[in-house]
Amino acid sequence: MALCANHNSVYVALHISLIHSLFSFFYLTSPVAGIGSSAGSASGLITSYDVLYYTGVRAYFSEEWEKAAELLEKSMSTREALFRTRRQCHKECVPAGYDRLPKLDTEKGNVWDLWAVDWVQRRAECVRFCLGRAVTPAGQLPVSADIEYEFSTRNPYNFLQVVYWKLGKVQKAASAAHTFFVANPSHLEMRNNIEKYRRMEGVTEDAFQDREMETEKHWALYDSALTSEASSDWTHAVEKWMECVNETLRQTDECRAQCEVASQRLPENRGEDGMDGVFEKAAALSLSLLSCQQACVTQVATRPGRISAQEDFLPTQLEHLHIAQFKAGDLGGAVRSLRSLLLFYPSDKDSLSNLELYTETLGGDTEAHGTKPSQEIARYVSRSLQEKKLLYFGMENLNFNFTDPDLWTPEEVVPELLRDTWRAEKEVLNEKLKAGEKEVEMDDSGFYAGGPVPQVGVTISMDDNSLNGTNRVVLDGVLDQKECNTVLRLATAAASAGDGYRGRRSPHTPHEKFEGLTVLRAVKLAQDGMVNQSDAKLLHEMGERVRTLLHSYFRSPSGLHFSYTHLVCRSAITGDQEGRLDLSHPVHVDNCLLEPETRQCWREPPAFTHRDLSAVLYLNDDFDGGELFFTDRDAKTVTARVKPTCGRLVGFSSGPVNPHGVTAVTAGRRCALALWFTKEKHHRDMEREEAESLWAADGQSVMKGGEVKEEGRDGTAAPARSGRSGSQSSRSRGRGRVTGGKDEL
Ligand SMILES: O=C(O)CCC(=O)C(=O)O
Ligand SMILES: [Fe+3]
Repeated sequence: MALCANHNSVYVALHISLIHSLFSFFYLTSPVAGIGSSAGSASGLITSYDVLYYTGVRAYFSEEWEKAAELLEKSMSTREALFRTRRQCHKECVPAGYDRLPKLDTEKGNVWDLWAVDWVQRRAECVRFCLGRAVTPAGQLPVSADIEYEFSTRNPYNFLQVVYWKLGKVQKAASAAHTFFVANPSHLEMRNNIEKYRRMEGVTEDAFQDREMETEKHWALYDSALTSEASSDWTHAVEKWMECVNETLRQTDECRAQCEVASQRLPENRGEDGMDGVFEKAAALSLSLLSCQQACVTQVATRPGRISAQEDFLPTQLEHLHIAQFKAGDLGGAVRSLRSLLLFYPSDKDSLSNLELYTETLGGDTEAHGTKPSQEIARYVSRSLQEKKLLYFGMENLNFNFTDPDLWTPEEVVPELLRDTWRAEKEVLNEKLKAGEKEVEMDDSGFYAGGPVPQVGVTISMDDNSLNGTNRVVLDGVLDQKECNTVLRLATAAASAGDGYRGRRSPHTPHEKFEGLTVLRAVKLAQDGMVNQSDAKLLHEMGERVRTLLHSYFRSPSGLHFSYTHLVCRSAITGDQEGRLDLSHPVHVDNCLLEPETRQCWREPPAFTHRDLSAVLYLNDDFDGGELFFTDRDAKTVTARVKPTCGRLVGFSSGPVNPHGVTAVTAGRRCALALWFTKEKHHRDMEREEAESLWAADGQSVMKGGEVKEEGRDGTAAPARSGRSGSQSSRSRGRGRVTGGKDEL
């Protein structure tokens, strides 16, 4: 029975309508009928995994769970088998095949062009034979980018999680959920599901293994090396960094093999009907191949679920490695790794002086210690340089586009024209830095802090200047103590009512409990007599107050609509506070996904992209910690701090100029009303309108917004809705590449 209850409470993380619409965009390069019939082919040849996936998802939507599980699993194993076969064929045909090629029976050098054609032909024949043995013709066709994207974001596991759940296979469901979550760490519903799976009978710890671990092994090694470093376990760190370098090289080779053996498309306008002659076409195709191989650097250096690669991935590992070797007392190893690093950056001052230091420590004679750079790295660098030379030539002379994945590319390899552009960009950046030392962040929200504050007794305690940023404000006196007490009482009453005020572990930290109440929930609890009507109304009215104040202070160019309002209490879990280093709310930006490594903020789901203005109205100060702080885009440099207290309102534009977080609440309970506003009416919070219409139905008046109501409600009835979770969940879907927590649970 307990298991059943748990089952019912798992929130299914798939949002069918969205997936459905996404799915209608897929286009399959393999003909469905032909492949459909060969999908279960008796010949044992590898078929096309896109069709298997497609039919698996169709089965999912027809709720044929057994069939969906089988097809989805098969699509993944088929894809893996195809990749493995390609790697195998690549190995078979290069380099062994390369050596075995019989030379043309002509005088050396005379007909080198025929020699090259001969070489290409033989490799083609070898690969063709090799692949033909294992893969059906349709299985060799390129797969559409949409489906590849699905696989790269691990979405098949999102489907599988539901499918296994429906089949009652909780262990497998948990494993699919975990594997999906690794690449989508900001997917809140999946996080909730995982928590529930953990508590479920029949689910063991083994379920929480990443099923894709094999292809991402270098990240596990990378993280383990960093952990060893942090605990000064240098011997272990050396071991892990070495493994990580080797694994990175191996993954890169495997990725490159796919470029060569999988079919390559000619770049646009270079197709069969283009004006290009044979040589231009051949050049375009080989440039495509090289560019695909170079792109492997980016692919391997991108963590699952992230958009951006870790810059300088291999050199960074070598840097860590030589330091770890030095600390572990392996000086010879340190010199070898440093010399490997110098192949990337031959004139780097720090590396050269480190080399000097190591050499001196070794008594001057490093050669005697066999400290040449690693052969694999030397080969890697020289091959990459050759490829870049060809690619830049193509870029300069053959109208080919190439994005260099590396920072270490020496200037002399880059065409003069491009170098000039780069230099100009660098100079602008330097000028900027010199001018203010600090980048002036531009906010394109249209808000302009500094307007009047239209409420008696409210004062501006901190502005852009004292908060060290753009479009930020702290106002005091927005609530009086009595009002704070009323809302705190509401929070407590709702908590004991259990229902709407879901007390549970914080989504951001295991050391805190997190409770949240929306206006609609408060109204419903009031209707059920669980809380006072007037308290619920006050919660609603406070929102109006905040909207009026911020609309005026930020001189909003248009009306502000409520996007979401949430009374949130965070309580320290007693006895679980020792040595806490985490935050109550990790650094984040409210309307985009912050990537501190690149200082980029991606305005895409699962971020709440339509939010324009954020506000937090604090209710108490009888707790420890819990300070709100703003940071630079690096998510580290703190630019301002705000200590909560009753009636204090913080307002800020929700965009990338305002990364923020909350320090750990280490004792007591911190309550605040969090509000977000949008300039777009169609994104307004329908739940709030539902609450208002409930009051209206009861014949009660609702205090609505004052002067900012010029764009207010237009009399259209709020559409019926089944509750917040539906709309929330569809917005939360998508690629997860956020660092830091998200709000609103
Ligand atoms: O509670 C706070 O001070 C800030 C919370 C926050 O940043 C959020 O919920 O997005
Ligand atoms: Fe926030």
